[in-house]
Amino acid sequence: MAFILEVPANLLLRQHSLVSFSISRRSSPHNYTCVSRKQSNFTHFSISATLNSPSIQSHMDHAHAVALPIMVNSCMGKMGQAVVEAGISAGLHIIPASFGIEKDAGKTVKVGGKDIQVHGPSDRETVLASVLEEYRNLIVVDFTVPNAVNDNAELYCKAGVPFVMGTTGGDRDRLYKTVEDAGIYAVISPQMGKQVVAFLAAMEIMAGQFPGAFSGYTLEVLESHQATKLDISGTAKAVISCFQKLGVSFDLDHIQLIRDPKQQIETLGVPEEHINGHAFHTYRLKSPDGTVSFEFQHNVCGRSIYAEGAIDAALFLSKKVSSQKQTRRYMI
Ligand SMILES: NC(=O)c1ccc[n+]([C@@H]2O[C@H](COP(=O)([O-])OP(=O)(O)OC[C@H]3O[C@@H](n4cnc5c(N)ncnc54)[C@H](O)[C@@H]3O)[C@@H](O)[C@H]2O)c1
Ligand SMILES: O=C(O)C1=N[C@H](C(=O)O)CCC1
Repeated sequence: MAFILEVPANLLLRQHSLVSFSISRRSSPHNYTCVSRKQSNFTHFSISATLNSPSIQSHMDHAHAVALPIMVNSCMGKMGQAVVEAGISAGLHIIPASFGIEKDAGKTVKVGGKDIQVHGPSDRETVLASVLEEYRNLIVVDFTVPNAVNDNAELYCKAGVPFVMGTTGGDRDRLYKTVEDAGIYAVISPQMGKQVVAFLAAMEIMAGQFPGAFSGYTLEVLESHQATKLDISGTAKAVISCFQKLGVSFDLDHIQLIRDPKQQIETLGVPEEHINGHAFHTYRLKSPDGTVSFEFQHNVCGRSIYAEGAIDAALFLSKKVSSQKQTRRYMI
C-alpha cells in the first residue's frame, strides 16, 4: 500500500494549533484529501493521500522527481542505506558523497550498487559547498545521530540547502530556530512513516479540539526498538506531548524502553528477523476508577516506511522550492 502525500503528513506544524480540519472522499474509493487551515499565512497544511498504488510507482509519477539530486547523510547508517535504496528505486540521483564519522572518512562504500565516498566532520563544509556547486537543486536527507542534529542543520542552513531531518534528538528548539532564522525549506520529523505521521496528526487534532479530555487518566507507554538505538523514541515523545495536552500527566522517565531482544521476541512478539530494525509502540490509558481503558498501538518492522517517507519529503521540498512557496518549514 502506498501513501504518497501531495503535501506529506510530516507537515503538522508543531507550535501552531489547527483551527479546522476537513476530509473529503474523492472519486476513487481510496483517494482522500485532508485540509487543515489556521488563520495565518504560515500555518496551513494539506494532506492528499493515495492509498492504492505501489509507493515506488507513485514516486515515479512525479515527473519532476526524475534525477533530483539527493545527498544522504549518513550513508553508513541503517537509515541512510535504506534511504539511498529507496531513492534509487524512485529514480532519484544519489550524490556519491556523504557525511560520516572521522574514522570512516575517505572510505568508499557501496550502497544499492552505488559507490559513495564518506567525508568526515572536518570536511563537511567544503564538501557540501562543492556538491552544491555541481547540483544547484540538491536536497539533503539527514539520518545521523542525535548529537549531530544541530551542527548539521546549522551547516545546511548556512549553505542554503533544503533538507529533510529524520534524525531524532538534539536541541529541537534550537533546530527550529536555526531553520526559522535562515528561512530554509526543511521537513523535520522524528517520524517519516506517513501512516504513523497521519496517526500523530490525528492525535494533534484531538488534543487541539478536546484539551483536557483525558484529565485524571493514567498513561502507560512502552516502546521497543533495536538495541543500538541511542535515544528515547522521538515519535513516542511527540505522541506523549499530545496526551499531555489532553490532560494526562506523564513524565518521560516513565516510558518503558525495551531494548532486550529476548524480551522483544518473547513478550512483544517482534519477529526475530526484525530484532535489528523495529519500532513497537503501545500507549495505554486508564480512567481514574479503572472502569475505562484505551489502547493505541503502532508496530513497524523494518525501515522501508521511513525511507520511502523521507524520499517523499525530499520530493515535496523540491516542489516547494520550485514554486517558491512561502511556508518553508514543515515539522512535527
Ligand atoms: N524520522 C524517522 O522516521 C526515523 C526513522 C528511523 C530512524 N530515525 C532516526 O535516524 C537516526 C539514525 O538512525 P539509524 O538507525 O540509521 O542509526 P545508525 O546508528 O545505524 O546510523 C547513524 C550513522 O550516522 C553516522 N554518524 C555519527 N555521527 C555522525 C556525524 N557527526 N556526521 C555524520 N554522520 C555521523 C554513524 O557513523 C552512523 O553510520 C536516529 O536518530 C534515529 O532515531 C528516524
Ligand atoms: O529506529 C529508530 O531509531 C527510529 N527512530 C524514530 C523515533 O525515535 O521515533 C522513528 C522510529 C524508528
